[in-house]
Amino acid sequence: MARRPGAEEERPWGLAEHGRLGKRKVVGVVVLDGWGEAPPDPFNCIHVADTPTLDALKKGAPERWRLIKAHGTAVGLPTDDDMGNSEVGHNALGAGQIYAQGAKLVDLALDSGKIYEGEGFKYIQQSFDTGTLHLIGLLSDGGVHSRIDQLQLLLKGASEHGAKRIRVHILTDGRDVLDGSSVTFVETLENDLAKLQEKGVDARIASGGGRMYVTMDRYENDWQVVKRGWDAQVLGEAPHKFPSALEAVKKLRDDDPKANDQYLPPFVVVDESGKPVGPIVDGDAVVTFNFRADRMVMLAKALEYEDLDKFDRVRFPRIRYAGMLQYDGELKLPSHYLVAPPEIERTSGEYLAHNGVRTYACSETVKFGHVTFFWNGNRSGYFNPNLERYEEIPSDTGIPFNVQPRMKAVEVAEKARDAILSGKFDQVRVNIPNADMVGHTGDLEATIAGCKAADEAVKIILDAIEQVGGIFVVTADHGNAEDMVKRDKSGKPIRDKDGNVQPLTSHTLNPVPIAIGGPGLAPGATFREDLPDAGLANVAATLINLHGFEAPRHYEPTLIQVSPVPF
Ligand SMILES: O=C(O)[C@@H](CO)OP(=O)(O)O
Ligand SMILES: [Mn+2]
Ligand SMILES: [Mn+2]
Repeated sequence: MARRPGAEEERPWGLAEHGRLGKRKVVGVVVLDGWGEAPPDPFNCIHVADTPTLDALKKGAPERWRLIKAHGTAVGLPTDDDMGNSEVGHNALGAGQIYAQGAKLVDLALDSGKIYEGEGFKYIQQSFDTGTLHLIGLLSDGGVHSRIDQLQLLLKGASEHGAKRIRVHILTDGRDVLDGSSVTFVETLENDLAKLQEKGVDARIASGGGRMYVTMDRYENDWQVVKRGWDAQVLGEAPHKFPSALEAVKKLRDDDPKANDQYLPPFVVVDESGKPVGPIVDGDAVVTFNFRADRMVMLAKALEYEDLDKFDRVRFPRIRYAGMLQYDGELKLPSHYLVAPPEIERTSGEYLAHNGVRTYACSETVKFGHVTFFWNGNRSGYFNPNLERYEEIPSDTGIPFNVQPRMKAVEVAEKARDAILSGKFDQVRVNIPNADMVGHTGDLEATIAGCKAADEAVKIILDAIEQVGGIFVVTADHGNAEDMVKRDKSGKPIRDKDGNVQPLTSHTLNPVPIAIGGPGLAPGATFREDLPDAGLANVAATLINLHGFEAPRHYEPTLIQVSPVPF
């Protein structure tokens, strides 16, 4: 959404009181990660799972339960074919406005060619004469963290703007796209690089690994993941060495069933003498080409910070580094970037802090930044440390999430319960990760167990809200567990000749539910009926209302209406 520059400063922070909704009611906000709505079917794990709490919300009060959009243009993505994701989902939930998101901004900058005129590109360009340009990122067309077509354009553009030696360090996906698709993406990239070679550019893939095992950790859950990537990308060292990335991906997948696209072990590409073809050395330029922040922040720190005690980097090359975007607005990380990130301003969290609302937010590590950093418009830290408290429960590390599908759902809910009962907070906000994190493994049975645990967690929170006479809002950021199979155009699961289906590990295009209630909710408060196309961005105004304030005028409209109740 375009806004006048400078208009921000003029606007006051104080919010008018809501005529019909009172202040100081505790509002419990639950974001069920990856919890979409889809027709009942054996591959709808939410439907199959035992979820009495969520079922009761849906059936109990139809005027206080509805669906909202969580994908595509409703959350600022380029098209309505783009599935939702946590970054754009929580940004919209927290900000109350729809911003053109990273994916879209990068598209625009590449289309117009402006990317090559910006400070970030000019900065890395200084290395092109004598150094190598390294591109590190997720190789797929998932559109959640990156897109291969953007990488292709960047490769072409960089070579036209002087890059003579290019090395790509790939991270295979299998999470936003089907497992096994890495092979095709590597083929596509190798073709492109061969074309550049014909034009005299020395361009190759230099290293790789699966996104969940190499590089793309988040919220400092496990620095070893970043170290594995560093060793391959920077030092040129990995347990597996191959003459080409295509061979690497095929062989590693064939040799070990656990080495799927998400968890492929790190490898380096070597020349005939066994030397790595593309370690990162002094004088080189590096671009991390993911536009999404969470899973690039740790690598950005390793590439940019002179001092880092999280793992032994062995060598800290003097490079020129730029992110595709700036990933953290508060830390200004990285300091150079090719495309300016969306300026997500005046989020609900900031408004509420200015209006004295005390907030508690909690999740386990893998989603902790979702209800804090993403919710607050990709800002780390507090708006007002006297009014806010964020708590993180450590996630399991070193195991895929289908092994412990209950994750820390109950622990997070118990923290929320305690915060609600403490009387110290007005908003208590959590993210319950199971449907998403377990859904991404493609393991149906585990996902069903995860959804059940998530439902139990919601019950703990709703019971606490009941006890204090508060209000609850239960919603989700995008779909995942409600559809776990690859389908044909008509929606039927695709089966191979042996009758097997391929699990769908990705998010979906489905809408998500939102339910409101609790003893503190004004009896006349119901969902409006004039907003059939509402989406996640309409939630922030709703929350502000439930805290007893009118929402800012520039927010997407509230979902609720409050009619006077006759005596
Ligand atoms: O795990 C992630 O990084 C994404 C999928 O790529 O999921 P979410 O948006 O739910 O965090
Ligand atoms: Mn999510
Ligand atoms: Mn997810």
